[in-house]
Amino acid sequence: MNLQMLGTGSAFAKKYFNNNALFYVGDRTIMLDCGITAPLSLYQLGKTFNDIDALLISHIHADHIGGMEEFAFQMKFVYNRKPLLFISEAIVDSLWENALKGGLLQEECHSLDHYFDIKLLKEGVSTEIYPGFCVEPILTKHIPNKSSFSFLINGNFFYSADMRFDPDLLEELVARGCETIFHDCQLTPPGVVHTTLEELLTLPESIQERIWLMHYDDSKENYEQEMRSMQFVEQHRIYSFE
Ligand SMILES: O=c1ccn([C@@H]2O[C@H](COP(=O)(O)O)[C@@H](O)[C@H]2O)c(=O)[nH]1
Ligand SMILES: [Zn+2]
Ligand SMILES: [Zn+2]
Repeated sequence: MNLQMLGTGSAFAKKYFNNNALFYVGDRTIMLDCGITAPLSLYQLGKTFNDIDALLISHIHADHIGGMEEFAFQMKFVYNRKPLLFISEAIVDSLWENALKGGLLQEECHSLDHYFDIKLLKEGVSTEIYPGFCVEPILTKHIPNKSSFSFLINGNFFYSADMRFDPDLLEELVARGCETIFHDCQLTPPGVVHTTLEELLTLPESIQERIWLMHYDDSKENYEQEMRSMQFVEQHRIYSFE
């Protein structure tokens, strides 16, 4: 499995695009989250929305779903194709009612399934999206009373959605065989709705060495020297994992 981040920035970052990812599995491309900056980032990589086979969504914040209106319109009216949309049942109605309906509602198109081939994911259940790419959504704490899902991929790769610090979960994942953790990281405290670098640095070395930091703000360069075993993920670089 190859992974290329469309962006590695926080919601307010200006040097980095929104924290969205492309997974390359065989000849398939799966996009994980589609934020405001996703169309421009794809363009800079020489790609279009037609290169995306499936979209997976973590939660409803604009840096994760703000590019979906353009994705939906382009697929329907430019490429005449319905992409797969993998999303947890807990957030699918809200995605339409509270985020996308205002822009996408029009004659003949009055629900999300006019634009996407929706596949519902169940919390804690691993679903094979394509051969070699299984996704288990894990409900993680972000904003109170707002569902947000992180993902365990192929049982050994954890991709945090935006989440508050949860050392017990990280320990449990490692005990289950998780080798790599892509974790959102607020460099400057307080974290409030995110995990801070300070918190991640309290983890045992055996966990820190698996962690790659993403969803960081524009001050990232000031922290590069402070890193011990954790590494920063770089946007647009291609990483390979088993
Ligand atoms: O209760 C809250 C809600 C939001 N924030 C700030 O907004 C951004 C939301 O975007 P994310 O994609 O979740 O990062 C968050 O980073 C906070 O900066 C907040 O502080 N408190
Ligand atoms: Zn975010
Ligand atoms: Zn968020």
